[in-house]
Amino acid sequence: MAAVLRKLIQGRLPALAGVLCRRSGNEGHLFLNSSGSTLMQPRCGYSSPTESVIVEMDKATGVALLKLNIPPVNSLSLPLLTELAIVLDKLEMDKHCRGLILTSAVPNIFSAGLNLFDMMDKPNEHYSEFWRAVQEIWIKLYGSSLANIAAINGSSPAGGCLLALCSDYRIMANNPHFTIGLNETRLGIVAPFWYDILQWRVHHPPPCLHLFVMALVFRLHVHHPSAMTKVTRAYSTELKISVSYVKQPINWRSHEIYK
Ligand SMILES: CCCCCCCC/C=C\C/C=C/C(=O)SCCNC(=O)CCNC(=O)[C@H](O)C(C)(C)COP(=O)(O)OP(=O)(O)OC[C@H]1O[C@@H](n2cnc3c(N)ncnc32)[C@H](O)[C@@H]1OP(=O)(O)O
Repeated sequence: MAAVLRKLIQGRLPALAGVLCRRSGNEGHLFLNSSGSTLMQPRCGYSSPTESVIVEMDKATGVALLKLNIPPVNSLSLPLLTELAIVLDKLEMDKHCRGLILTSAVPNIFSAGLNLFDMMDKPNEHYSEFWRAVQEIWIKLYGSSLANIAAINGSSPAGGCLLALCSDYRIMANNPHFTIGLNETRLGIVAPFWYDILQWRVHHPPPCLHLFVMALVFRLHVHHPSAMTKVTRAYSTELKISVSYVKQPINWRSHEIYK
């Protein structure tokens, strides 16, 4: 899985798909569309380019690969946020799903953040609906019971950066052309208060958080189940701490305890 993630963050998504496909015996790819229906794919492949969130479920590992797929820049528009919310709900309810990796199908771009056109020249009702959709994604991702990793395989400014912060863990491609950060402050847009909680979590990870990720890696390593069992048993306390850290309840004051 470590090799798989490495390939993923290098932007070699087809290679990842191939690996997952081999592991799942050429039958593990599950596609969800916005209406929530699922389609089994008989062989390794990608869903239609019109799908704004491509979901590839590896049945062998229970890990869903979610690829944002709205060229040119995966801006977080109301339709994309709505589709993502439906997909996250479906995965949360799927008892076979144990984790998800959020990434992009658009070359060189993870997400350009909130869709600027959803924030101008619209009636007030639209702004309410849009903002509700934004907050819903934060709550669904941050509050997800699934282990989730953001594989940032391209630039990720503003809301794209915040989207990645909603995940339990982030891995970003080491490419000097990929930018990440809160550039929206230059537009006078201020990140909401809960950003502080997310930021704190990233800047002050407990040492065992990396262990948590290692455990994920081992867990996904279906070919070495005994190694996985040994690791998780040996570090069970650390794992519990890590899991409770990344899944801590949303509380404005909760970051205080890590100071
Ligand atoms: C969702 C839950 C978690 C998130 C919670 C967020 C809550 C946060 C609340 C507030 C803070 C956040 C605010 C925002 O996100 S405001 C959006 C700010 N975003 C930006 O400023 C990004 C600007 N874009 C870029 O920097 C670049 O476009 C790029 C680096 C992403 C890509 O560069 P490049 O490949 O060179 O492409 P182009 O610049 O040529 O762009 C192509 C095309 O795309 C349009 N576009 C770019 N960004 C956006 C956008 N955010 N919304 C809509 N459209 C966008 C761009 O205009 C071009 O269009 P074209 O001219 O018609 O081709």
